[in-house]
Amino acid sequence: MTAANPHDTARILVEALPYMQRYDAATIVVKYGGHAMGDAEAARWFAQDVAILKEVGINPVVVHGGGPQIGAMLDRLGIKSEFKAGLRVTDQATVEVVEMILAGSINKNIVASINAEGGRAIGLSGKDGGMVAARKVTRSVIDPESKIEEVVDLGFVGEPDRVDRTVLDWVIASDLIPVVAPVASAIDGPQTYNVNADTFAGAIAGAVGAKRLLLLTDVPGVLDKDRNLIDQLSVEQARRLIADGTISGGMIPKVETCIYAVERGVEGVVILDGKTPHAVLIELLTEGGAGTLITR
Ligand SMILES: Nc1ncnc2c1ncn2[C@@H]1O[C@H](COP(=O)(O)OP(=O)(O)O)[C@@H](O)[C@H]1O
Ligand SMILES: CC(=O)N[C@@H](CCC(=O)OP(=O)(O)O)C(=O)O
Repeated sequence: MTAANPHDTARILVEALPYMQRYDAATIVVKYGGHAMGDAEAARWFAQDVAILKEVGINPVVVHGGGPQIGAMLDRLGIKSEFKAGLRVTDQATVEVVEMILAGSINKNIVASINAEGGRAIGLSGKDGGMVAARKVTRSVIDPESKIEEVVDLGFVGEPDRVDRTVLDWVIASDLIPVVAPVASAIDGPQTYNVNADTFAGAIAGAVGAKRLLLLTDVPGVLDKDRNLIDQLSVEQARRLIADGTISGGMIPKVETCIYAVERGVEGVVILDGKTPHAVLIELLTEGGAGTLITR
């Protein structure tokens, strides 16, 4: 690595200071998508960024996904899987794999990466301390052949019904960094529910009164029909782009989450590319933030 020009270093620090003051002791929810965690170098940048945030007095809460990694394991096990309205249809065999991958290997790998960068991370899932209770989700989709709208049963797919912030508050107030897997128990029993990680992150951000919510993915943000980045979207414009099909697949729960969070008072909800170097630090502590900002 070449030594940085001292003037550049000083400029960066001077630029970062007001942002550090603005976010001092604030809670920032960072959703780390399965597509963003693809390569080792990007995973290291992410872990460094999270550890540094805590070090400078900001409280990051990491919520992670792992859709591609769940898909790879289901393939290896010969379990077929399909998505409807951006959500994985989840039977009992699938939900067991989902929990194994999300709350098991992925969660612990992220914890270990943050710890390797000098942080102190603790892995949790929505089940721990009764943090998230989920209710079953149903969705309507338009059948591509008949064009008739039908209600689909997604199985054990849930959305947060209640969030109990007790455990998160304890962890946030300590020197630990919570890393949360998006699985939850049912509101009325021990059944495990698979919750889309974006939806889960939005519910956590709303419940803990996060100052910002960052959704890290593998595209620069929301793209228009010509694949150009849209740098700012109002809630109304976002709804229109979902309705006309410009926003599809996994981007639907992401944008819906942004709308949910903005409506609950979270300032600065951004979808950005988690594979660019130090995306989190640059977004929070410099003027060089990128991605799509969703506003009221
Ligand atoms: N308008 C859009 N702009 C950007 N990405 C879109 C859009 N519509 C659909 N997508 C898809 O959404 C994907 C991101 O969602 P997803 O695969 O669930 O990511 P993650 O694993 O990071 O949560 C993109 O890779 C892209 O294929
Ligand atoms: C219901 C549902 O679709 N759950 C997701 C949970 C993981 C996730 O959301 O991961 P990403 O953020 O990487 O997409 C799934 O099974 O893939």
